[in-house]
Amino acid sequence: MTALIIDGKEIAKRKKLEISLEVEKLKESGITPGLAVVLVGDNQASKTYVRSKQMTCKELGMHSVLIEYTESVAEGELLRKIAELNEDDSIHGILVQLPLPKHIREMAVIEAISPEKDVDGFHPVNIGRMMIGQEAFLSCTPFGILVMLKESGVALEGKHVVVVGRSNIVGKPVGQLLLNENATVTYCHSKTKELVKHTQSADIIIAAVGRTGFITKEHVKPGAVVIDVGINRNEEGKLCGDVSYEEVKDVAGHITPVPGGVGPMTITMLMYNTLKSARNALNKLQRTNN
Ligand SMILES: NC(=O)C1=CN([C@@H]2O[C@H](COP(=O)(O)OP(=O)(O)OC[C@H]3O[C@@H](n4cnc5c(N)ncnc54)[C@H](OP(=O)(O)O)[C@@H]3O)[C@@H](O)[C@H]2O)C=CC1
Ligand SMILES: Nc1nc(=O)c2c([nH]1)NC[C@@H]1CN(c3ccc(C(=O)N[C@@H](CCC(=O)O)C(=O)O)cc3)C=[N+]21
Repeated sequence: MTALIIDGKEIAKRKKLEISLEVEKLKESGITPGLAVVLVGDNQASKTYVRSKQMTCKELGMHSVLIEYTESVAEGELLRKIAELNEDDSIHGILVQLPLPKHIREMAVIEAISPEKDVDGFHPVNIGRMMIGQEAFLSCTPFGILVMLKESGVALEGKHVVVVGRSNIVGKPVGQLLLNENATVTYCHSKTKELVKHTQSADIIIAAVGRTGFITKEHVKPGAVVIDVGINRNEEGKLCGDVSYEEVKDVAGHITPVPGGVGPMTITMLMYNTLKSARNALNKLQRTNN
């Protein structure tokens, strides 16, 4: 048996079409969704992601601006720029590409972004709102994973989800989001004992470890759904996931590839969040005009 491939690129394409139609409608009401991307330093991977985000904005009819700084930029300067973008009515989403240089406090930067423009869903206010089931911007990667699972007809209620990884931007929020969908969630991390025992009991494995080929067929119960979040480069510079795809695909029921899996969904949900923020801005405008 070989697993069904969850084609993130294809699902992303469908979602992007839906978003572009909504963007058109919003433009008729006089608002063009705008995304500001802040890039610090010249990390090659970050540059590639940022370019891809901008291209997608263009493709969907959105407005985008790129603000670039050298590696040595002072934290204060970054914070001032964010304050300015918070006040800019043409900007509905602000994204500061991570990671940032060590002399800049990542949390201070994230907290400086207005929660209303936090389309990454990284601000403590949005994280907190998501945790208690309130309306919030959902972090793009977890949100993308949720949409992929739903679009593939994978039931979540009562299912055992094992998340490997507990970062604030992937592991923790994806577990919380799936808990909100009534899954039973286990988090594993570098201090977890007998990891294989946990993953073998999973109906759904979310691999967000950051190590090439970390999840092997021994980790996977036959028929389980395997979501590969990893974006790693091997020695030859090839893009690799956290899952040993070739062997796991013969055991799993569903699997996501890398590239073409979670990555394209992440960017798509960023566009969705920016559209949503622009819609919120229009509603606010209409309320004050009435
Ligand atoms: N597709 C996409 O859109 C995105 C992909 N990514 C990719 O996803 C991967 C994970 O990213 P991110 O969450 O930011 O990474 P982090 O490095 O922040 O977190 C990695 C997590 O894996 C855990 N871990 C490390 N080693 C082991 C081990 N041996 N056993 C069990 N757990 C372990 C760590 O545990 P501990 O907490 O104990 O240290 C940590 O919680 C990366 O490859 C990244 O590039 C990231 C964002 C978006
Ligand atoms: N503030 C912030 N927000 C982020 O969302 C954010 C970030 N910082 N820092 C880095 C990570 C990583 N990330 C990816 C997004 C898309 C792909 C993606 O589209 N990948 C393609 C391949 C791209 C390629 O070929 O290089 C794929 O998997 O098919 C990958 C990774 C967002 N991140």
